[in-house]
Amino acid sequence: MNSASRPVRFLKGHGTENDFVILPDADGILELPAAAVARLCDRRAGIGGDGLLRVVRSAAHPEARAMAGEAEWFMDYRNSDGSVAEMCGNGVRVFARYLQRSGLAGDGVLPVATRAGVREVRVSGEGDLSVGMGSARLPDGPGESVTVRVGDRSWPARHVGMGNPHAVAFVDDLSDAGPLLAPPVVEPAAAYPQGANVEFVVDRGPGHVAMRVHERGSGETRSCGTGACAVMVAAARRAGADPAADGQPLTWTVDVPGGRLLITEAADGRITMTGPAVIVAEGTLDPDWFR
Ligand SMILES: N[C@@H](CCC[C@H](N)C(=O)O)C(=O)O
Repeated sequence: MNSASRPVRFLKGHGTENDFVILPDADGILELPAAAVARLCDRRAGIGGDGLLRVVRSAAHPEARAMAGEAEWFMDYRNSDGSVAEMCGNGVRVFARYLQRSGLAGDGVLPVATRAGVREVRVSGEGDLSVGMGSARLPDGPGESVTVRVGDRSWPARHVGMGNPHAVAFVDDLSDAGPLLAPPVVEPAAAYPQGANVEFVVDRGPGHVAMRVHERGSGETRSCGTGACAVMVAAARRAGADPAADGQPLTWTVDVPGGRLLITEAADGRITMTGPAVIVAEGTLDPDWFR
């Protein structure tokens, strides 16, 4: 039950300009309906953000209790429209930065519970953070190839699961998809019963791509960590590289509008993402935000 009869602390942070409202709520007492999240993420009438990270002890959250033995903290991630998502790659770095800055975690490996399972974040001083992102899921058969459509243009795309759903389309130029004011249409819709994040990708050179993303529940953003991992895997396979077959890890550079992420896929399929995380502001919210 929300006990916000007093001001509620918040922070604001970003990872490659994918920005988040951070709400520390260790004991899980804040009520956080979708409408309150959307108001907080509103860039004109709220704090503004692509999403919200509620920082709650795993033991205090019904969706994370089973992970409490492995990870003390649960990243309760919400998109800016208030919807819930399984995982956020930039968010989990910012989440770890918040815990480090608050003295709730030290340098070293920090396990974080997410709806996609436990993710390990390597924290070291003020430097970039590396996250074990799990393995990509590349569905075989009819769901493997999909089509992404924006207005009267369409592209073939690859379905990649990174704990959350992605459709990765290679384009000639990043401007081809236009301003992305509405979600791209992904077909067949049955391939994505929960909706999709859509990445548009161009080659920049060997092991190097650039992308734009339209995020499910948030619109076009300046970066997406899970999206960059999905793009890396789709780009590597397209280039004929597969660490599982080659027995060699592979690192690709993925440029996003807000910066750069390095993505490594190991021979066992495990993916590591490395990038920055910054806390930019801190303040208090009137309890009315949660009513
Ligand atoms: N920006 C995130 C992904 C956030 C969730 C996504 N919009 C979804 O609904 O799956 C990232 O950095 O991975």
